[in-house]
Amino acid sequence: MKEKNPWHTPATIIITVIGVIAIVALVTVAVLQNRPVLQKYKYGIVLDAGSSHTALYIYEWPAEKDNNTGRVEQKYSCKVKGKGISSYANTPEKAGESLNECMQESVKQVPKERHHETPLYLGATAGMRLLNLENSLASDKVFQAVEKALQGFPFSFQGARILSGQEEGAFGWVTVNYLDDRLKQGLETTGALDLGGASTQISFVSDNYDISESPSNSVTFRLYGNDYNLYTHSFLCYGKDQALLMALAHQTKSGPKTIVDPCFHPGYLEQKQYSVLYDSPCVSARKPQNPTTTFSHTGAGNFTQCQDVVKKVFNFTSCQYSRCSFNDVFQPPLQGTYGAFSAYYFVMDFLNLTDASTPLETVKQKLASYCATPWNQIVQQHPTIKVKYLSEYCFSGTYIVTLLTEGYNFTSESYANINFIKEIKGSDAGWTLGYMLNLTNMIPAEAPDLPPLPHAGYVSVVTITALLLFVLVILSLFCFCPGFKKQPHIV
Ligand SMILES: Nc1ncnc2c1ncn2[C@@H]1O[C@H](COP(=O)(O)OP(=O)(O)OP(=O)(O)O)[C@@H](O)[C@H]1O
Repeated sequence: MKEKNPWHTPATIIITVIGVIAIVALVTVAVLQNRPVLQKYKYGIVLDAGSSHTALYIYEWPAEKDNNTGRVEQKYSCKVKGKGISSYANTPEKAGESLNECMQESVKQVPKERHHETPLYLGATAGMRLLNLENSLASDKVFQAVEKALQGFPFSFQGARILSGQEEGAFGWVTVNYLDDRLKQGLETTGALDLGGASTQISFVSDNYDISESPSNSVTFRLYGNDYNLYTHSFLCYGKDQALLMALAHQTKSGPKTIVDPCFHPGYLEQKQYSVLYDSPCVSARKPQNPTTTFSHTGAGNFTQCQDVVKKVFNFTSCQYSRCSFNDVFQPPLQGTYGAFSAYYFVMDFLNLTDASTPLETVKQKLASYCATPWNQIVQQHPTIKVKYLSEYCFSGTYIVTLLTEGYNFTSESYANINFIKEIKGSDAGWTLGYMLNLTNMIPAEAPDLPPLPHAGYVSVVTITALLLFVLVILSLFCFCPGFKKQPHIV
């Protein structure tokens, strides 16, 4: 005898078909409605005209996000050949020309239809700050030449200007914390340590920072609904190139023919010109009376003695505040973790000292051993590295350790909170991204209203609800319709 299946009635078949169609339609609409559309991007270009060189960065972000709130990422970077724009003080038109190659590449990198709406900024840092102090006319001419060159490209040129040290520090801090997603999520922020060629910046949030003690070091931000009271200071002349000149100036006060420099390797020997050494405004006032034209710069390779020389470039004697770093500059107590970038990274990376787990004492020991290594051995071991960089790593490493510990008061314990970084999630650490985010208002003061569920969550909820409804309909039919409860027919 064949038993008739109670589900094989016209009513259940119709309900099932309608139910399945309804579920498929509901889920399809949910998926299509929320499907990410083919990504289109907007772009912004920033030129970092530093003291040692100029670098170009192109940033991109999703075009369809409201108020440009999509994540901004670095798409491309280009290192301009030659020195920084301040080195063209006597031939300003060459400063403009020097940018052509990287700019032409940017024209290819940014889609043509976006060219006219792509903002282009040039920000100059300590090299131009120094040139402006020394010879403001020459600095103006360099800017005129650079502006003329940049106006010749199809982007929306927004001007070239010198950033203040405070801006450089604050925008570096914004960059690091933006890339780490700390601002959006309202997490505790990371401090920013930036070591350039001519200046160095320290920026961090300290709960114990009383603004009234040193208002000039304070920058306040409201970002994503959170208030930040940032401490920042930029030390002009304390970038690693100018600090080296200051250290050399201390050793050549009397205008000697030879100096034996503990910050250079044993066996190092180079003839250097007094006129070149004392050309910078960071040291020009200290030029010896009647020096010879040149002096022999030889090395002794002694870390401890090098630290003594380096300490001389800082003034630790006067402090009119409750606490100072150096040179009578207020600094609140250090707090939290720090990202150290630019030359901090280049130097510590070369010396294999970027690992945050390396104790400060070990860093000093390794530096001592590196400095003591004979110069010819160093050259042999690193045939591909620029001789100028190579000869200066002993000084630079010693300067970094001294600046951090004696200057900023990092201890053996707090030194472990410093991370030496080049980039975060593919974007370089530096002031340029923070500068562009600020000028394009891409970080809202208030947290944007977000949809309560992400796309995947929304689709899942719709699908599960549709399935539950369907099961509910079937169950209610089964429970409440008399036809469903009938005993099976015996045919
Ligand atoms: N691979 C490297 N090894 C050692 N030093 C390097 C390396 N690359 C760059 N430098 C040096 O690091 C320093 C910092 O470079 P960076 O480009 O950050 O500074 P800058 O922007 O030119 O200076 P500033 O910000 O003071 O104007 C410069 O003195 C530069 O010459």
